[in-house]
Parts: sequence; structure tokens; C-alpha cells
Amino acid sequence: MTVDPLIELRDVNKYYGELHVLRDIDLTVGKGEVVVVIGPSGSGKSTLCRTINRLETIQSGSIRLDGQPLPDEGKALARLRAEVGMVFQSFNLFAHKSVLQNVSLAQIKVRGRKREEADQRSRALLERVGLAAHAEKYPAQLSGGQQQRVAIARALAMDPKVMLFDEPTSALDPEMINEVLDVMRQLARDGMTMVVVTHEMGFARSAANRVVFMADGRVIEDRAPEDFFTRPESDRAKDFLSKILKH
Ligand SMILES: Nc1ncnc2c1ncn2[C@@H]1O[C@H](COP(=O)(O)OP(=O)(O)OP(=O)(O)O)[C@@H](O)[C@H]1O
Repeated sequence: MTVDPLIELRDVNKYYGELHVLRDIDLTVGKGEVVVVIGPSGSGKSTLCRTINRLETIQSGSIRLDGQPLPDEGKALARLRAEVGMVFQSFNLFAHKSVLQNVSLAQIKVRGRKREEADQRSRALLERVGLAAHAEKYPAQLSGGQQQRVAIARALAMDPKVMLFDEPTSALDPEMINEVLDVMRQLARDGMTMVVVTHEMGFARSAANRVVFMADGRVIEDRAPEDFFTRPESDRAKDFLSKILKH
């Protein structure tokens, strides 16, 4: 099956000072694909995510979104950040604004929507993530899982072309992990293009089109989950899987 590419990384290299964190990365994410990135701590997974919406600069190589090189600054960069929705481990909601205001704010500021239109959209998205009844509450009145679902609704409100998730469930209590993963599974079924850094192997098995395994800043394997989990090719991946599957 040929997929229409949405994100294309070619020969990407990134350093933090002397530390070579991304090494010759070639990666294509097709429209509607769900790519789960896994690998040992420090292998560069977060950095990879952060380069895609230009939170990090790269030293060489190229990154294209929908055929266009990533912009460096100004309005084009703000537009890019809206088109590449990002959900982090911590939810970073505005504590003194209601859930509804949290979801509406960037729509008004970045997208230029009128408050009424933004709020209407926000309510529909809150419904989609199962939080319609909580629109008037403040973040501190919600559980971690609910706050993370607000963060997802906030990113979706910008009409992103792709959603990046960087360990979205790592800060959550175990009983809340599934409520967030279920929202992500639904997004995947709805055809959203997604890049997901996670330690949740069940999600990788069930929702990913491809698993990208990274180690030492390199993509070591990039394969369908059923192949990767049953027949990992590299010693690094075998070692990684045997460690995490023991837990
Ligand atoms: N801002 C930074 N400045 C300097 N070094 C950094 C910075 N951010 C990350 N690093 C280093 O870059 C390497 C890759 O980090 P990164 O967070 O991308 O890895 P990761 O695979 O996401 O790890 P984890 O699973 O632990 O989150 C690590 O050695 C990390 O210490």
C-alpha cells in the first residue's frame, strides 16, 4: 500500500552540544498513519517529536510537513504549531481558566475565531473526549486523566494535520491510563495521523500501523507491530522487549 506522505524526515541530525541525539534519521509518516515510537530512555524519542513541530532545531537534514519545509519563525511558525498538535506528559492547562476557556483560548488568539464559535467548537470537542459535563470546571477539579483529555481537545481545536503525543500517560495513575488511551484509539479510528511516544505496548500493538524502535539516536527498526513484537530483528530490540515484557 502506498501512503500519501504527511511528515518526511530526511537524514536528520541533531546535537545538544557534543551529544549527538538524532543520527541520520529517515522517517516518513503517511496521512492517516499511527506511528508509535518506542525505545530505551535517552534514545531520542522526545527530541524526535519536538523537532517535528519545531520546538527543537536540527543541525542537518530536512523535515517536511505536507510537502513544505518547516518554517523558522513568525506567523508561519505559529501556523505550523497549530497544524502539529502536541500533547505532552504534563498537561500544562491554565489553572485559572475553566476547561472551556482552556480549549477556546488558542482558537481565538491563533485561529482568530469569535468567542461564540470557538466555545461551540470546544463544547463539541469536550463531548468527543467525554468531558461535556465538565466544561465550566477548573483544571484542579479534574483528575489527571481528565486533564489530559482536555489537553487533547485543546490540540484538536486547532484542526491539526497531525497529533504528536509525547508519553501522554506517563504522569497518570494506572486507572486513568486507559481513559486517555481510549480517546487516542478513537482518534486513530477517525483517521487522525498520529506519532506517539509511549511505553504502553498494548497501545502500540493494537493501534499502531508501524512501530519505530529507536536506540542511541537512531531508528533501528520500523515495522508493522505484529512483526516487531513477534520477530524483532535487532539485538537492541530483543533486549528492550525482553526487559519491558518482564514487568
Ligand atoms: N535540552 C536538552 N539539553 C541537553 N541534552 C538534552 C536535552 N534534552 C534531551 N537531552 C538529552 O538528549 C538525549 C535524548 O533525550 P530524549 O528526551 O529525546 O530521549 P527519550 O528517548 O525521549 O528518553 P525518555 O524515554 O527517558 O523520555 C538524552 O541523553 C537527554 O539527556
